[in-house]
Amino acid sequence: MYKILISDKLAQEGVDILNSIDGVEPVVNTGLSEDELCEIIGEYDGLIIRSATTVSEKVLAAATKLKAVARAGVGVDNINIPEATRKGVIVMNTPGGNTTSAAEHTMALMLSLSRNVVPACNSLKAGAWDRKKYTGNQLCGKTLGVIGMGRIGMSVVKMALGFDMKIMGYDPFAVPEKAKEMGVQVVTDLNEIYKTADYISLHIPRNEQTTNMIGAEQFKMMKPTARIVNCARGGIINEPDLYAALEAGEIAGAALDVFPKEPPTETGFTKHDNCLVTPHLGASTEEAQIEVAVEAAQIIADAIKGGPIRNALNAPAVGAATPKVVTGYAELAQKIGRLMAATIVGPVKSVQVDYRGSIAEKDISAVTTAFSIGLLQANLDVPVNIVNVGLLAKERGITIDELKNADSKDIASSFTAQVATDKGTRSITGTVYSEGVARIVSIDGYMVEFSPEGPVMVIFNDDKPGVIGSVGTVCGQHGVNICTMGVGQKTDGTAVLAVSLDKKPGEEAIAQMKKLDFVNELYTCDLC
Ligand SMILES: NC(=O)c1ccc[n+]([C@@H]2O[C@H](COP(=O)([O-])OP(=O)(O)OC[C@H]3O[C@@H](n4cnc5c(N)ncnc54)[C@H](O)[C@@H]3O)[C@@H](O)[C@H]2O)c1
Ligand SMILES: O=C(O)[C@H](O)COP(=O)(O)O
Repeated sequence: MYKILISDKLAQEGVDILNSIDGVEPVVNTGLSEDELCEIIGEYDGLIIRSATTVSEKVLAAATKLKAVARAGVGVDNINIPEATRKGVIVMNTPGGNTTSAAEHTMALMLSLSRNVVPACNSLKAGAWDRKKYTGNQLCGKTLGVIGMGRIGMSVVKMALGFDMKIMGYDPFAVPEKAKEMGVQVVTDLNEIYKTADYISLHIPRNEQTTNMIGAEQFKMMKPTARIVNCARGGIINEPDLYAALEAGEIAGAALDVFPKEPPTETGFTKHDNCLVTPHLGASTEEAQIEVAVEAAQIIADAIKGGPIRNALNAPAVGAATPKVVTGYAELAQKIGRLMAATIVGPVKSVQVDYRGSIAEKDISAVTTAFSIGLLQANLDVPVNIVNVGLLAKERGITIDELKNADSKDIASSFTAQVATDKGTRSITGTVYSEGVARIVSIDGYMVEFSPEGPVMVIFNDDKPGVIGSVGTVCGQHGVNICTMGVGQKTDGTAVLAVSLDKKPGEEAIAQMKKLDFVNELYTCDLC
């Protein structure tokens, strides 16, 4: 009997499906603390969650039988996917089931904010009849900036067009043609949206690149009449900076459905008069909940019973028949793809992969595929795997040029990926030694050798004495241990410091390092 724990509120229709499947026993047990979950998770083969359960490294360590986690919804920022991957636990989600509900809630927030629905309602219920105070604004004719043009973003675009809004859109990984055909002004510089939009709506995942993406600097660019809606994830907006911007009148209002910690503990910004809040209700409709529950039940039952694996966010690119050397390069290439995604800025314009030495004599299609999965997965909540990566890349206008040259002077074999965006070109080279050990050996021409394992940090810096010591000190202060380190210099006085770490530095540590005067760019990424 396979036991499946349902640790968040799931529509009964999903539970019924699991009850109807032979050999599967669902157990509903919600509201568990991390320790309580750790105590019981060892009994379970499968876990179904929504956003309230955090599948942390500690939970995964205790989950000795766990084969699969199904997220009944989209966002998977509450699941430690690198750790799940390390442990061979499949992570799946149910994209699409709550798209319409989240888009409708976004429109509800935008309208309520513009027409003062909540304060006007409260005032009337308190006995007042104040029509002047609650005069609002029309959406019609206003400019809406949509950041993230995936499923929900595009659904919001369609609805907002119905309100005769003008739409600007930004999404480095989206298909611009589709949006352009709908009349969206697609921009490649986010600042254009910050400076122009009357409404800004976020529809992107929270990850290392998007956390604190909108803060004091961005609010200062916005119009004093601008309103911002976050129905995506807390923490994408820097909430203390939002409070300061509302206080200073730098923007007119904000509507938040999501918070860095839920329920929110820092409640200053939630109580602000110009801030409208809802308790993460984007997907909370009967329709969406039935759809995601049914899909989550079906996919997890199939996965743990050895059936087809659908919507997996961590499926491998290689099969059992792939030669060992190609498998080694595919694993390295996927990590290089992830590191690339974490260190590039702006929309991808061109991608090239270059195979040198003995690897160039093999069939390297699985390696290029693995690189594309790494590059795309970091920015998409749809599962990216061997099945759909080609299509997803094509839809986004990304083509990969493959170069092969069996003659390699410096190294037996190597894999180099080069990605150009409108902000510049980044190249990362790695190699797999004959014993199967993988190393990244060069970033942007800086010769650095470090292990592409676990959390890594790449710092582009001015080449000065004390860099290693200062970074090491900050890491040490925050209990982060440096495992391997590579330093590369150029004659122009710049250098790169690349380190692999025992754990990812927290936001405070990263902010402290970014303030060091020699740091020009700093990126972190978990390569698991
Ligand atoms: N409030 C809610 O209840 C609720 C409900 C559903 C989803 N969500 C959130 O909404 C997000 C979007 O969901 P979706 O179904 O549209 O996902 P999606 O994967 O279809 O779309 C996300 C889009 O964001 C883009 N993107 C990624 N990084 C970006 C960046 N730095 N700048 C601009 N664009 C970027 C991607 O290219 C993609 O097109 C989810 O990640 C989830 O966190 C919230
Ligand atoms: O990412 C999602 O699907 C939404 O944020 C919904 O979260 P919920 O399932 O906790 O309502």
